[in-house]
Amino acid sequence: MNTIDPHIAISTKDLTIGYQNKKERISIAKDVIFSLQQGELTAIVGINGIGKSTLLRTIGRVQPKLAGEILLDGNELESYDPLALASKISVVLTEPIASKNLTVLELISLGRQPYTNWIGTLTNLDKEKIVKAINMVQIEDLQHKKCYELSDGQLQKVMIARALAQDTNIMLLDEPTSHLDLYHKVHILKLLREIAHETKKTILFTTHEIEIAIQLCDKMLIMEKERSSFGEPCELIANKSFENLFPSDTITFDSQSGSFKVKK
Ligand SMILES: Nc1ncnc2c1ncn2[C@@H]1O[C@H](COP(=O)(O)OP(=O)(O)OP(=O)(O)O)[C@@H](O)[C@H]1O
Repeated sequence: MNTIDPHIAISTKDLTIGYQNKKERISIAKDVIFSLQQGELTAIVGINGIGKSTLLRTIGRVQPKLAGEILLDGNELESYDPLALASKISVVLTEPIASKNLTVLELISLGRQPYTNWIGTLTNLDKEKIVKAINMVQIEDLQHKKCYELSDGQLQKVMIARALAQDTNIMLLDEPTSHLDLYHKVHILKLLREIAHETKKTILFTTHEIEIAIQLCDKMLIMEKERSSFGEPCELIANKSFENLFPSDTITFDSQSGSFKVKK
């Protein structure tokens, strides 16, 4: 048992991630403490291929870490059995779901699997959590549709509702707003922020929506090849951490407005 701040849900130390078959490995926050606090919304940003999804998948134990330590509530992530982990962490990935023949309601009900008996009987509490998740994401009108009938954006909302129904303390989401229009991107990220703050959940997501993340997130991890930066958006702006994210001959960062400008 390690001593750790009780308000930290996940923290990493000297973490190296990547794929076993690849030579290139990614070290996260070598000299930065990357920690996910209860009640906070944290975004991982960075250019294509830098390793955002790999980090998220490693923290969700979807793939193994290569070196270093990931602590969940003070214990090594690997020390949890799969069922115990499923009641602590929910993961929403970008892969297409295999069970598109299910109705939306059936798919969201699967979120309750860690808590139901072996034949999957739903208790009143399970049903309550499912209805609440559907209401939160505002997809009441979709619940009886088959998943194959949904648009990419609608399916993305359904997958978020399934994670909400799972009702874990930690939620990990890989690009949860990639198929949504601007209004729905903001709506979903505001919802995640509200959930983190009101229910004290720890929410981590990857995104390319850097400007919205700056406005809504409590913390951000900027992944870069040489050195990652982690902290509150205003600290990262003050430290000029966004300035080297993209080649400066094409895109520059305006620290006054917290937005990117295209160089003409
Ligand atoms: N299944 C895989 N096997 C081997 N290498 C992979 C696999 N998936 C991704 N990679 C490699 O791992 C590196 C990090 O990829 P990852 O998907 O984590 O990046 P990302 O920052 O999420 O990118 P994007 O913004 O494009 O989604 C890339 O070099 C990628 O080619």
